[in-house]
Amino acid sequence: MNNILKDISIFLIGMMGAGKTTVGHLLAKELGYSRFFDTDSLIEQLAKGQTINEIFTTVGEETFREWETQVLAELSTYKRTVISTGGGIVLRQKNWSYLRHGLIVWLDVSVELLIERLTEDKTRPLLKDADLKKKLQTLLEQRQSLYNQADLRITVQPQETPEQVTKRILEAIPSVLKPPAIPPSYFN
Ligand SMILES: Nc1ncnc2c1ncn2[C@@H]1O[C@H](COP(=O)(O)OP(=O)(O)O)[C@@H](O)[C@H]1O
Ligand SMILES: O=C(O)C1=C[C@@H](OP(=O)(O)O)[C@@H](O)[C@H](O)C1
Ligand SMILES: [Mg+2]
Repeated sequence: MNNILKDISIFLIGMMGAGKTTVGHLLAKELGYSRFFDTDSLIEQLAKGQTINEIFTTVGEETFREWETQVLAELSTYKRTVISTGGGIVLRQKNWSYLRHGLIVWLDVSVELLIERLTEDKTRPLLKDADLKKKLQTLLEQRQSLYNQADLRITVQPQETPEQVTKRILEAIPSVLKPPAIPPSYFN
């Protein structure tokens, strides 16, 4: 796998609760990549240890999105790295120019499954005080066509473990890597 990937980095995108952070760790390990980063964790560090909830409260979503772009810009220069992004990273056109530095994998998870995973979760500010189903449906409607611009779409099944999802990503990667250019010597 490493031969095929060369030193390409992988960016995981998808809705909140899709499993990007969980699977990203495993994927980096399986690929033998020593580096794994989660954009949200880096933003929390940048904000001197504030949680994402606190950041949304103190500086607001717009500043969070600005920091998200800054963090992504830096990460896009890294090779052989798995990067789990926040679900809203796809919203800014500028972010796509950074994501395109690597292979973009969309973890596609149904709203029903997202609800199961996020019902008890209090770490996502955009879901606070909201009708969970309605909010997730609205966000997915707004974002689906953006997620769809990924290089690879992995549709996660309800019973699939993070390990199984990781294995499916690894199996699917070769099909989306561009074939090597034909060497000039071929035409001589
Ligand atoms: N394949 C899976 N099967 C069951 N639970 C999962 C799976 N992937 C993630 N989870 C759980 O779902 C929740 C959200 O996962 P997380 O990795 O934080 O998603 P994201 O980073 O995409 O928001 C966590 O509680 C995590 O343990
Ligand atoms: O979808 C979003 O807009 C967000 C997703 C979150 O990350 P996860 O996708 O890892 O939950 C986090 O960046 C923030 O709460 C906003
Ligand atoms: Mg995450």
